[in-house]
Amino acid sequence: MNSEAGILIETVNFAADKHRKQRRKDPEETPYINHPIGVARILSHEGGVTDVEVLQAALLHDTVEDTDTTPTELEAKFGPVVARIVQEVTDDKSLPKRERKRVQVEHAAQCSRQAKLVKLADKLYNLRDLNRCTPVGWSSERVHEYFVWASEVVRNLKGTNSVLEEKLAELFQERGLTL
Ligand SMILES: Nc1nc2c(ncn2[C@@H]2O[C@H](COP(=O)(O)OP(=O)(O)O)[C@@H](OP(=O)(O)OP(=O)(O)O)[C@H]2O)c(=O)[nH]1
Ligand SMILES: [Mn+2]
Repeated sequence: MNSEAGILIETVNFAADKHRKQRRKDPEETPYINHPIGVARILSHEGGVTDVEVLQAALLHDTVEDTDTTPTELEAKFGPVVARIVQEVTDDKSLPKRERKRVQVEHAAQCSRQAKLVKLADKLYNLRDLNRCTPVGWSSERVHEYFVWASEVVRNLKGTNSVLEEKLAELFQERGLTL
């Protein structure tokens, strides 16, 4: 199956298998895979992105960070471009959380355009998810801090996709934040 449709089905199946034991932090414990699928959908249906490798990277974007998936495994199965984009959006989980968050802000500006697209859609999905419901154990202060930090990341992704950036700016504005 080498059609674009076949490639995307193979990719979403791989991601679903890797994330099969994970749940989101919402009270309903939504299956984690809803997030990467939603990020890819934001890119295709809102951002107008048709680059299949970007859509694949969106589907796979949390596999290396959050599952036993290795970059080598992604490269062998999906090729060097997809593997590289996923690497670019993968946080170093060995760093302390504060440092990891700081590094993400700085690193955002250095990313390729393809990785920036995935990062914009990831943030848009997560901020909408925070507006939908509060993760278990999160205070309203923690939710607000996530918005503040996300605005710092998105500021370093500007000039990549005007539709996604405008939708993000709107969410930040609702919280009294500017891009
Ligand atoms: N809003 C929301 N987020 C949830 C939920 N369940 C899991 N998450 C994930 O939690 C991460 C944000 O929580 P934090 O406490 O800031 O980060 P951490 O999990 O890495 O420690 C996001 O990771 P990420 O996708 O890797 O993105 P990023 O925040 O690292 O950029 C997001 O996908 C949920 O129910 N709502
Ligand atoms: Mn994510």
